[in-house]
Amino acid sequence: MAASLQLCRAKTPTHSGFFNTRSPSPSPSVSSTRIQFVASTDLLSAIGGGACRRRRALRVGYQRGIRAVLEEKRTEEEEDEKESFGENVKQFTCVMKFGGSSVASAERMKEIADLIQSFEEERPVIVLSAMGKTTNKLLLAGEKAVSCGVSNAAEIEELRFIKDLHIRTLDELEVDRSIISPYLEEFEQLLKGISVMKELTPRTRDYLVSFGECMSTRIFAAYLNKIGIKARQCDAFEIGFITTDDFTNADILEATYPAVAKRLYSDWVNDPAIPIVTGFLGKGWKSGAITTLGRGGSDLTATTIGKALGLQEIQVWKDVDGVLTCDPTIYPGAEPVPYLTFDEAAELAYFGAQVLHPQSMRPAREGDIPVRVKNSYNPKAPGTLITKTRDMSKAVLTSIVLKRNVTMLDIVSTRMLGQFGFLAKVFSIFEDLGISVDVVATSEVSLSLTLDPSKLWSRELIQQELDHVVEELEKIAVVNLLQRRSIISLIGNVQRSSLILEKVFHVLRTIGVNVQMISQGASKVNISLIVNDGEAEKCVKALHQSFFESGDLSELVADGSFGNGSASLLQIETQ
Ligand SMILES: Nc1ncnc2c1ncn2[C@@H]1O[C@H](COP(=O)(O)OP(=O)(O)O)[C@@H](O)[C@H]1O
Ligand SMILES: N[C@@H](CC(=O)OP(=O)(O)O)C(=O)O
Repeated sequence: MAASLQLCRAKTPTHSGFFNTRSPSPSPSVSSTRIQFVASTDLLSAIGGGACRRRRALRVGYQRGIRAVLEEKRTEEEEDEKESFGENVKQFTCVMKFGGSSVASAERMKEIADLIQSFEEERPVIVLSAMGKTTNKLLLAGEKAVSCGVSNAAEIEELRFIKDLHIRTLDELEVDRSIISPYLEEFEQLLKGISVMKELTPRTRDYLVSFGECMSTRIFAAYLNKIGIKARQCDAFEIGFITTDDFTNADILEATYPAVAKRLYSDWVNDPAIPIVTGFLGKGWKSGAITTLGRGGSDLTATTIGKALGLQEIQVWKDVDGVLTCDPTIYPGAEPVPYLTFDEAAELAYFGAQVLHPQSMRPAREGDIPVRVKNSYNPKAPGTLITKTRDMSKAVLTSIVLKRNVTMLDIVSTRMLGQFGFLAKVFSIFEDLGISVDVVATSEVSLSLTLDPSKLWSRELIQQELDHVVEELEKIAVVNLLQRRSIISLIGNVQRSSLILEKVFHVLRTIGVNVQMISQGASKVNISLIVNDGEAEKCVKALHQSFFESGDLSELVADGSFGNGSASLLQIETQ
């Protein structure tokens, strides 16, 4: 019997790209040169059968020789494979993520297609969110289905809205309706199922919202193909996005990176086409069910692909001119921030700036891949470039972020001063209850902290849970629960904290607002202030004017624009 060992060396035909004729590098998977080693077992046993030392030495030497050759060849093959794998992956230059507002209609999809084509030198991977507000509508439809009764499920207003939007878009793009009709039918069936069961579990919720991204990507890929740009729709949960099974707020697992890289690469080698990937979705590693990455999770999909493929840039296309100095819905005078570090962007996102998903900076930071936030409505605007480091020599404040409806706890130890383990006990209670803490300020016997209102970004921290927290804490401390508070986070150069704080307190004193807690994070990019919900917006406006607008607050006060006390509030409110 002959043992045949085959080693393949990479050589592939070349492929042409979508926009230009740049060809990807050779691939290991298609072989035209094959080196073949055939080691006969008969020969080996013949050599090994003799008793004399010389023959044994010959046998050992021969076997070692073969092993060495094979090992060397195997390593060579692996190296070749790695090399050409890397080169091929590098055929994708960037990932471009388009959010809901960028793909809200047929017209927007056409504009995005033009935009993608305008980057002639790029070979992008595209990540899309659901069209417009589809995710919200899907969730609302699911919630209505729970209580509307089976006979009314087909009449749910949001079902009609979603069907109309998607069919209208297909018609306007002149793409065949059959591309998504199975999804629309299944969506209706699912609503009927929910109405029968009278419950919407987190797992079903994720399955329900996945229809949004599954449909938008199919429509867009079909449109690109129709206009002659070769594209391939990819469901993230089929191409290697492996997550925890925390439905509605799943975490991406490490195994995702090689799996996604391998799949995108091999698809490309087999048939080069722009991948159009569903944002926001993954596959639970235990359940095998569709999971979602938390609201706004398509940003995370994009940065994950960026890291997996080691791309040159991750582009996140929004409906604003980049990351702004504050939320434009709170203060329309917000200005784009040209540069940010990953740390600043992560802090900004974590403390509530809707513009980026809180976890999305992690893969970009790990892979050291620049993230550019751009406006799909205004592509010429430079946007925001997020990198590992930036010149901080002139930086003071970068952005102001507001997080509303926060719960604050004042916890004072009932034990004597000098008791150790108090903080450990407090935090172990939060750990046991699975509640995340945002801002903390502490002395030896007392502690003030805020609780994330959306408990890990997914669901409301309900009153029952809060009562339970207080009950547990009251075993070791006197607890004061303060609700309807806001965190104002000042993201910037905390090396200049004295300057920032001097200005902040001047502003807040001028408008008559008391700060209830203050914390400077270990991240060194964030100072957080806690104020009452009702006062938060006017604080943000006043702080923005003071830090970012030409007239310094003192000048405004001097010329009577702010006046003092209530007169100043009136001025700010009416702006
Ligand atoms: N600091 C900020 N900078 C920019 N946008 C912000 C900021 N804070 C909140 N936003 C809001 O985030 C929105 C963009 O994020 P998002 O709606 O998730 O975009 P998309 O759906 O296109 O990914 C903006 O329209 C803006 O209202
Ligand atoms: N469609 C999902 C995921 C997402 O990222 O959306 P957007 O990019 O529009 O924020 C959501 O609404 O949460």
